[in-house]
Amino acid sequence: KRISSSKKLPPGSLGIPIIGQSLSLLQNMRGYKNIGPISKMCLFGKPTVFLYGQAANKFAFASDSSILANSQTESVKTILDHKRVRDALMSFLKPESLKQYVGKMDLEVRLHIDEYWQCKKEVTVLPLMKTLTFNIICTLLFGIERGARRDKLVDLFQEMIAGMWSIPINLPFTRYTRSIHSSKSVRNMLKDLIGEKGKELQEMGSNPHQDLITCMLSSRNPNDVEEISEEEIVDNSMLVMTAGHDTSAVVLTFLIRLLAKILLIALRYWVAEQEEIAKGKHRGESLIWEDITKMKYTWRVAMETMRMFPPIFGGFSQAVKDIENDGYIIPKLWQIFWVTSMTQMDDGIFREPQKFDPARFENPSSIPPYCYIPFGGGPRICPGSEFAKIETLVTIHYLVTQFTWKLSSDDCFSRDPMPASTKGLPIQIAPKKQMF
Ligand code: HEM
Repeated sequence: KRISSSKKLPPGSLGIPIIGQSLSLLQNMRGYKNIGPISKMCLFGKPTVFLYGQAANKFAFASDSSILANSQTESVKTILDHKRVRDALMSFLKPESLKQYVGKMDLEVRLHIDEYWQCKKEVTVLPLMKTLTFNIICTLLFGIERGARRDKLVDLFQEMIAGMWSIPINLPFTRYTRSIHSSKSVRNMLKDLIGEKGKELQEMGSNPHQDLITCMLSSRNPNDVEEISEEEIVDNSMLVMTAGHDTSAVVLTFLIRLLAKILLIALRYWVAEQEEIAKGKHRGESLIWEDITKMKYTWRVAMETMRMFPPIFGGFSQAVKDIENDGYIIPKLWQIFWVTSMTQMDDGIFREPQKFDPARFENPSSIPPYCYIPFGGGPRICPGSEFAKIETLVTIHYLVTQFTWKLSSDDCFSRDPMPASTKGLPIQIAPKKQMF
């Protein structure tokens, strides 16, 4: 459809080679700092409008579904649109439910530390944090306990994720092809699990709230046309696993890197806060919700970390019709791509954005709306933010009170598209004298 000549498309180019531009964009978002808050480009083969800044984010997050529709790139296409699925997920992830999970998370973290950190001189942080966050999700949300099955699932899953953002070239031995094979195996494992949980539910009347899959199964109703299908349960379980494990693992890795690299006074407060909480506990006593609420300073450090190194670089939606925004026309069916880091590193919003300063979050109302967006915004805002907060705080508590560490070698970070460390962040660790 031709756009009337009085309306102009955003500046930018649709002509740069598609694959090259998509790849360099994902690898280095900051290479795009010279373009305006609204501009056009070609991304993953589609005409795209690239947005950042407060007004642009408000448009991306607050527009209703008659203007912008949810969309994902082909390789990350999953759906959370079934109302009952979303309700089941939201009821699992709401803060009141999560309070009950602190003890379970605490146990997973301690078992992880016993297995992978105790008596070691060197560990590689990023893969360990991915294993930990994946295991926490498996236990808490899917009721898959430790053992060979969980280990197999974690391996397959990580292979699947590794190819999710790769260029879809379907040749043997490409990252993409391996990812497709792993994805099929993960789906089959989940189908088996759904079968088992369904049987348990029927035969033993298990508690619907024991895990997310049982919760989705128990809200099925065979007489209802809106019935949740097995495929939907699989899709959504995979979405939660994908959305929930790499993201938190990246935040944890950056926090550990901070303590090894930057000797800020601010970071000493963070360690002191955790040691104070540990002093109030008996040996082996689990953390409880009240302890989490005392970790205010640590959470500010994590927020500042997510400002400077957002785990998710942004998100996509699609114009449902021709839209006018900020003097430009966005044609129907074009992709909208909102970008986190460019807003969060804008010196008009965050003074001295390159400076690591957790004090920015002392008074959350001082941050203008739509400007701090590591969890997105609007109706599709991340439903797992509280879950991520609790698992981050519990993990950091045990690490900083039990170990000291330094970097084994200098490690570079790039985007893949998650912030990734070239060597996975190897560190040398030593046990702290147990004063508590
Ligand atoms: C620090 C950790 C995390 C960060 C930074 C993060 C960030 C995000 C962002 C930015 C989105 C929105 C993407 C978009 O609009 O396209 C999102 C969506 C989502 N997140 Fe998270 N997330 C984190 C942890 C988690 C965890 C732990 C879970 C689950 C336990 C989770 C579950 C989800 C789900 C299911 C969605 C999709 C929501 C939808 O499409 O409606 N996330 N996350």
